[in-house]
Amino acid sequence: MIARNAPAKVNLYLRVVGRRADGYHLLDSLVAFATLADRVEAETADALSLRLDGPFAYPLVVESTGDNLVLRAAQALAARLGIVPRAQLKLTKNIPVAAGLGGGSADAAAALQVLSTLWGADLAEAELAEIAAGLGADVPMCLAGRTATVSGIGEQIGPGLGLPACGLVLVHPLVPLPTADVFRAVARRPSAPMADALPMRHGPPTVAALAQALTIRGNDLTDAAVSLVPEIGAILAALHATPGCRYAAMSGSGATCFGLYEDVLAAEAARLDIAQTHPRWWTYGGAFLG
Ligand SMILES: C[C@@](CO)(OP(=O)(O)O)[C@H](O)COP(=O)(O)OP(=O)(O)OC[C@H]1O[C@@H](n2ccc(N)nc2=O)[C@H](O)[C@@H]1O
Ligand SMILES: Nc1ncnc2c1ncn2[C@@H]1O[C@H](COP(=O)(O)OP(=O)(O)O)[C@@H](O)[C@H]1O
Repeated sequence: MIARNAPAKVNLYLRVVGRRADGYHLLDSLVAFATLADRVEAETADALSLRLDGPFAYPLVVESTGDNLVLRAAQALAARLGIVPRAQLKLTKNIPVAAGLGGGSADAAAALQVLSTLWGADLAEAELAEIAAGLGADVPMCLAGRTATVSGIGEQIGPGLGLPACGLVLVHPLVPLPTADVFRAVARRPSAPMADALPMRHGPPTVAALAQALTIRGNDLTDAAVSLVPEIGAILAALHATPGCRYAAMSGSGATCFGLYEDVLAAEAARLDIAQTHPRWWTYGGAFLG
């Protein structure tokens, strides 16, 4: 059996900097990966099948036959290799769905990786990245799996950057918020290019320096997301009110919001605080992957 974690991505900042002729929005975003992860397992079998498990499996059961990104990844890889896709796959879904954490894209990237090993595919990194791009704009960044700025529609990935070893809290209202709805609701003009450099050029910055750079940039999708799910405003207020919160914002197109803390202990204390006062929200306390 071959297994791999599929980590959730967090957009530490997200700026909408333009629009493509086809209507897609051009982004400038800093992406990092969290200790929160789905898990993809693959075993040899006579046919292709997918079993779902974990706390967020149930909204996806209808997709276990065709549309699940894990199966689409398997089919795309097999087509590229010119083979019949044969594997028994298991997806343990720990990441909330349609939540701005890129769980589906992470699953697709992990599926490409485990199946490449299972099927003995000898593809160059660039070839796997090309298959990933065909599955979704966020899949190549999940395949790369490093903290980096991304541009274009997210498919252009910058060099690896270092983050401070800070604590991370994620909060989701358990209301799905489709990415397409948020982009449709974006009313503001694209942001101007940012002259300020990120504080990572000489290694990981302090949490305070990171927070300052994120504050100037923010997330340009926040107002649109709050107009669709007003509870996001309450989540941001709750995160800001926790002791030791150095920065809080929404990830991607929402509705998940994140808070940054000096360390994992401070993050866990904040998470508990929020879980006790808002028991209906999903909360997670952890860190970023190195
Ligand atoms: C916003 C981001 C930031 O990382 O993440 P999520 O919040 O989804 O996790 C991503 O760019 C999400 O990319 P991806 O997940 O591939 O988006 P899709 O589901 O393909 O997009 C759904 C729809 O949103 C609009 N869309 C999406 C991406 C983009 N850069 N501009 C757009 O205008 C398009 O109308 C598209 O048809
Ligand atoms: N394995 C998967 N995990 C999550 N979503 C999936 C998966 N396969 C297909 N999808 C579809 O992709 C959509 C986006 O899912 P997800 O990646 O969780 O969103 P986001 O990028 O906003 O966090 C879902 O609404 C769902 O319909």
